Amino acid sequence: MSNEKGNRMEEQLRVDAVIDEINIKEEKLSSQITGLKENVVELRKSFWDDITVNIDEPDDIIETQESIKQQAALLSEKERYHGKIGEELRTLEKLKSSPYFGRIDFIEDSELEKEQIYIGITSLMDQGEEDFLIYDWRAPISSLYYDFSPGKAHYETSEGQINGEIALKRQFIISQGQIQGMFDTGVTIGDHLLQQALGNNASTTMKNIVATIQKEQNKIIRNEKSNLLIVQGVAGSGKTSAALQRIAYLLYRYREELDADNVVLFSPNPLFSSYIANVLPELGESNVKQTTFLDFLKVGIGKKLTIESPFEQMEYVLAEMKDNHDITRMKGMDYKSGLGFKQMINQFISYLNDEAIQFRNITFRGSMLISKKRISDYFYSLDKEISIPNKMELVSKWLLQELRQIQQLEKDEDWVIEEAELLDKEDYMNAYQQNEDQNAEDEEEILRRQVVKRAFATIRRRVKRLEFVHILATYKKLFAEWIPPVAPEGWEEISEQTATNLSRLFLTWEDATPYLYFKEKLLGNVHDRSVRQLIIDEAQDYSAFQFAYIKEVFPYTRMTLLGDINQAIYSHITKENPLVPETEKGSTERITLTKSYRSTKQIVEFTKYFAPGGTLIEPFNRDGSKPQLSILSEQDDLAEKLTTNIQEFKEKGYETVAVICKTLKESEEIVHLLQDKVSVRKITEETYAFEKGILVLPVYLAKGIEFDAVIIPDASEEHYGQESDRTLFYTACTRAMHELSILSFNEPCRFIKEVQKDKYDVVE
Ligand SMILES: Nc1ncnc2c1ncn2[C@@H]1O[C@H](COP(=O)(O)OP(=O)(O)OP(=O)(O)O)[C@@H](O)[C@H]1O
Repeated sequence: MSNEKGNRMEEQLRVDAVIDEINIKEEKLSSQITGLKENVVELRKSFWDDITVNIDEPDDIIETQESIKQQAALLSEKERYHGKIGEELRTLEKLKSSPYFGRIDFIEDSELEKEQIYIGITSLMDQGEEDFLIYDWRAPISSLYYDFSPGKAHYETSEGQINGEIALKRQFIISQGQIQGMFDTGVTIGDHLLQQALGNNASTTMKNIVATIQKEQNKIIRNEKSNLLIVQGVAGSGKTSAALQRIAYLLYRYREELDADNVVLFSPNPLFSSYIANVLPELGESNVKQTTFLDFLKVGIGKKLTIESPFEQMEYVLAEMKDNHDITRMKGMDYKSGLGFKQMINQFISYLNDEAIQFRNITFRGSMLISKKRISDYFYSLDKEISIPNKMELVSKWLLQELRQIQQLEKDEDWVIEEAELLDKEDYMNAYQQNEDQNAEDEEEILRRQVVKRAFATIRRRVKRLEFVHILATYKKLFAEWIPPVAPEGWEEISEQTATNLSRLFLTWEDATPYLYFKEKLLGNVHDRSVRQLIIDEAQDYSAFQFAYIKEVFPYTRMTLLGDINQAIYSHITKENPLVPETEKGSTERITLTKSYRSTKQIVEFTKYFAPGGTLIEPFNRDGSKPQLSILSEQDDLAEKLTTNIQEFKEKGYETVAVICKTLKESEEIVHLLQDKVSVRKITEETYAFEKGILVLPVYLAKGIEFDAVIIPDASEEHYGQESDRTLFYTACTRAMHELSILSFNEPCRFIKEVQKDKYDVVE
């Protein structure tokens, strides 16, 4: 028997032995869970049996409450334990199919024995709880697997660095308990496995990459030191993958103190959120809180104002670049995305500390209770040294007191007497009871007080929410009466336009963050203080203002920013983006990824010619066909060409084919053109789930996602004729994993002309 065969048999025996252990463990847990389930059901049924309800005396009430609390705590503890075992069982089920993917033999310096370390998605101990049969990929020792080839190696532990030598590094493909492939690897984690992983069809949900994490990606995943970690990675370099495995790593590494609830992920669009939703559960972790920045802002701004989405802004900008008639909006967009505008708002706020904050009258049943003038006088009588939000709190307290006095007087009004008569039986009973207890007032009086209290409840609630401050009217003054000490060119027009939008209760995307920033400077912010880790994907799409705001909102939160300046499609607002090295300040770590894994070598070699930043881009060595450029003439039928193209891709076995357009308008036209010929799915801002098939979408909604084949339906100079279209065109082309087909009516765009001719095939 050859050595290789012998090794494989030996390894299979070990896999079998580990699966036996898993079975035993599974049985034990299953019997525990059955017992526990019965227990929980029983406890739920008999919940009230063990509680003595006695509400005769105040002491008895307290005792009853305590007893209910204890019983509920017991139940929820059991339920939690039940859930935990359920999760463990699910993980064991996964392990049974593929217990591990890697092995290293490590000899620690000063030790004689070689240790065999098998690495999988989670750890498993033998029955005696003495030895690890499988090490979690996130354990300190597992980093050897990702960082070193056979030879001298080391890893970090809490006790310091451990040095030694790797004698063997082996990879496995195991499925349904059988070794399908096994490779001893050298420098990088095998091409074999990566080739296999990347050569498959695109899936509608992202997969985890734990078996093939590359050394430079591992640096991102295991980074613990930096408060701000910035990752600049070329298209398809695994930024999103690294971000998700990093979350899994952090949840493991800090499991005592970090919970999935303490981690927030800002993603570029709802489709992307569903695309990545499976990775963490696949790794046995709960999903973290995910939101788009737009949704995050909506919560703070409230429903009264309509907020333009970044996508709507994008559509506007693209149309604008063609017609070029609204220079004011473009100038405003540019100015409001920078830190200069933030400074202007700060100056305006200092001014507001002396005068001009707008308040609302507090009225009730059509008559004035407290005038805005009185509120303003009270506010401006307070010490200037106290911060504005603190003063607002003081005003709120004062108003509540005033309201209490008004309530007292209100109870003798006619309407109260009338409404008191209409109260229901229960209210009468309560009033009677209170009267008995207090023996002070008559029932009538109590009922009237109750009527007034209820009627005032809404006002009190609104006062507590500081709704007496008219934020919008105050913000409008920034663009109307107030004269800023320093203003950009064209400020007068910008102000006028902004004021008009605000009067229509409309916030453009460039105004949304500044408005919320302003609001919180006046009222204080109530953001979730428990967020310990914030991950921002596609960070190149955030403006300097937006990023500065995020940093203020989460002052103690560690952040990971991942992005690609080459894909900065919002370049009209993102010039001072945090991914650009010059804007970086403070203690920040920066990691650059230059290798692209998504697309075939041929596609990367093509797209790298027009990559906007001129960054170094290395393709992963996976072969495919060259991109295809079809030049169409006016006589050609676009619908027919597209259908043939789609058909060809389908015949090749590709399941996700994306027709990527520049704008939503273009994608609507394409859908219209194709709908009678092939079944297509139009993707919009509101699409929340990603399914296989023929998808038609604008490029900004394709961000972060990948498809087997991509078709660009119109890459003509007429359509992509501006330098500012470069990032859009690059982003669209780099979504392709296996095939890229570009159609152009007549002259192709300038970006294609930059590519060396032998890097693509031309079909006339
Ligand atoms: N180490 C790896 N092992 C296996 N697959 C990988 C690895 N790194 C990246 N990939 C694959 O490459 C593709 C691109 O990864 P990902 O989407 O994370 O890149 P990205 O840098 O976020 O891309 P983009 O910025 O273009 O959206 C995915 O299919 C991912 O699974």
